[in-house]
Amino acid sequence: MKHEILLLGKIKDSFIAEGVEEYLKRLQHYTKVELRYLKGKGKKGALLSTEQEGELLLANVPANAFVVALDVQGKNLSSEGLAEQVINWENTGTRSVCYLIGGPLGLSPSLLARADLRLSFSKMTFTHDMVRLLLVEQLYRAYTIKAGEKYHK
Ligand SMILES: C[S@@+](CC[C@H](N)C(=O)[O-])C[C@H]1O[C@@H](n2cnc3c(N)ncnc32)[C@H](O)[C@@H]1O
Repeated sequence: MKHEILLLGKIKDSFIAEGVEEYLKRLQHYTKVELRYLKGKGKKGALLSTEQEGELLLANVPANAFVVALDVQGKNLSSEGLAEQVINWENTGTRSVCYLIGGPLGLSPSLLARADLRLSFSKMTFTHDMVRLLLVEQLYRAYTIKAGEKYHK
């Protein structure tokens, strides 16, 4: 199974980029996770509208992927719950899971409608970059829970 995270632009803060790299390295032991960078700006660096961002993200979702939209208003899962979801994906032969994180204005309604799961990390709003880091850390945690390892306490 492959996890693919679609990203709007590069990570701005080096401390977040380092954290993301660290968890990607650790995840290699368990699964494939790919970050795919999309150009999150229009002509002359103009910000894309929520709808334009949504279309760009949707156009890059692999066919038949299970789509997870990161959404403040989505479902709260425990880390054990995410580990169960990973097991369920594996048991049901899911080949690709695609994660979508919104830009400054959030995710478009059409994109939220396509999502198979709307996942919330809490009721607080995080930056796009912070959500990337939280996502790779929680995926790593899920795989260590699944493997019965000590990282998760
Ligand atoms: C800066 S936030 C956008 C804030 C925007 N006002 C909104 O309503 O979504 C950028 C993106 O990070 C993700 N995000 C932020 N906080 C989140 C949370 N608590 N749980 C899940 N995703 C979150 C969402 O994908 C969001 O579109």
